[in-house]
Amino acid sequence: MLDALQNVLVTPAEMTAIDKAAADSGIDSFTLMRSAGMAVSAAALRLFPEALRFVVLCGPGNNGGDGYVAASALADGGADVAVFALGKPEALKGDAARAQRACPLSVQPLIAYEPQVGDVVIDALFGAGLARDLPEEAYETIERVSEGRIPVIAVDLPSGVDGRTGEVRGTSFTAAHTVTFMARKPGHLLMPGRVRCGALEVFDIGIPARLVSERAGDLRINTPAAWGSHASALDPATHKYRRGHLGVLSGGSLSTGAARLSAAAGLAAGAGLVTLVSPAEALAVNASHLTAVMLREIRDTEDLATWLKDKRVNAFVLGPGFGVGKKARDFALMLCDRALVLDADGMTSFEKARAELFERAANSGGRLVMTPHEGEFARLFPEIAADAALSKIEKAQAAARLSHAVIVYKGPDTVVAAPSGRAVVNANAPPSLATAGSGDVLAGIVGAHLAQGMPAFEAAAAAVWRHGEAGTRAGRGMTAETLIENIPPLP
Ligand SMILES: NC(=O)C1=CN([C@@H]2O[C@H](COP(=O)(O)OP(=O)(O)OC[C@H]3O[C@@H](n4cnc5c(N)ncnc54)[C@H](OP(=O)(O)O)[C@@H]3O)[C@@H](O)[C@H]2O)[C@H](O)CC1
Ligand SMILES: [K+]
Repeated sequence: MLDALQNVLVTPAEMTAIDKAAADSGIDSFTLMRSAGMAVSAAALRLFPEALRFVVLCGPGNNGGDGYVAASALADGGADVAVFALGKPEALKGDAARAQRACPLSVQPLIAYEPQVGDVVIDALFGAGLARDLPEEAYETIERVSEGRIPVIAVDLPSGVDGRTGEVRGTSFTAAHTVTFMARKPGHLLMPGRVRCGALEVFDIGIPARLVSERAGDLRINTPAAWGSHASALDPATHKYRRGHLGVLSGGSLSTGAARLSAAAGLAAGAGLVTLVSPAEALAVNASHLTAVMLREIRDTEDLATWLKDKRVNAFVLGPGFGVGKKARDFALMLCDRALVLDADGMTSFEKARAELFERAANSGGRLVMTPHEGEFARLFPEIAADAALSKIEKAQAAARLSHAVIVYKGPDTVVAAPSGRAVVNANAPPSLATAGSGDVLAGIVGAHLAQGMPAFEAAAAAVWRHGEAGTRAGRGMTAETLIENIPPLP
């Protein structure tokens, strides 16, 4: 894959514009289709040398065209190949029609395909052009292929996966391997599309990287390239006050653990100082569990105002175990002027008072990061959550615009979005990261980055990445505590 495009995510609509720009610049589109099909045949031979037969399923568009090229190349190489098509080959147009005409193999109707032991399916039914739920014949074929446990190589996307949203349109193949072209699409990273793709190969079919990056929007895969230039503020040699002072707000005596996890994570992630802010009744329990994290009693908004006179306390985490209600709202609105991670109960407290929070975020001049999982997102942004036409990325972007906050929309495919529309999709989180206390740890890492002066978007994206790396390092038996121990240094 091209290094320059490694982190770029291209929507199917942008890819169409890129194809057009390539054609306008004089690049022959049939040459691109030939490269695409050849890459698929090469992957098939490399990955399944023991296949008894390659079965190429071709659709009515250019994805099918790639399939005819692959079938021709496999047959040229001496493999046993069978081609089945959805729709009449005579109805194909343009490059796909040309690829079919050049293919020496006979074409049978899709419904005639009976899976056999030793088959490997090349799925070229639909790619970027999937526009609605799959037709009935495709359903039946996918069912037969799954029942027969036939391995599938998908061309561009497993048919049925929507390249823009990662949603499954009715049903889809589950591929062992997917070969896509030039750059990844959102559907390769967003769930459930991601797990339907199997291993993902990005093949350079020869469109100049410049044409791709010029037409790609503000969407990236979450790697250090997205925020690394802001990570120098986190040099561990810096004086502790210059690495910021993070305040984490604890709940009452029966729910203190979550805030302590955030505080410990904040310290481990590089905040210079961390203070756990506790109500009187939880002081004893908090004190008995803290060493490097400091403790301060704050009962009410008056106490908080007094503490806030110290301008060195520059970032806060409010939410984990805090309790839902007026106190959370009052505290959060006071902290919006600095840098605030609003998590868990902190967000839920604003379910009926969203406008006030969003207005404060718009006008405070501070940095606000909110970290909802799916349920919390639906509570804070019910209209956006209910809009079935939007992808998870588009939902996070809409929520960020509405709330004037950076949104970390959590899940196996966490999306971080800024009010400007800039967004990253995370891809390094192991499934084991969905463990109790994991979200509290993430909030603490975001808080540490904010305390160290990172802009909100970069602070959040870098935290999600470090959290994912920590999960991988901590391994399958992880707990929130081992997760904290495994937070890696910034790259
Ligand atoms: N630069 C590149 O990346 C290249 C990609 N190539 C390949 O081209 C496809 C995209 O091709 P496209 O023709 O745009 O789209 P598809 O082949 O995926 O499908 C479009 C046709 O399918 C019909 N359609 C869509 N959804 C359904 C459905 N649910 N049921 C039935 N038919 C459907 C659609 O018909 P409409 O009625 O909606 O117009 C089209 O006929 C990309 O994925 C790559 O594989 C190039 O080969 C090389 C360059
Ligand atoms: K496909």
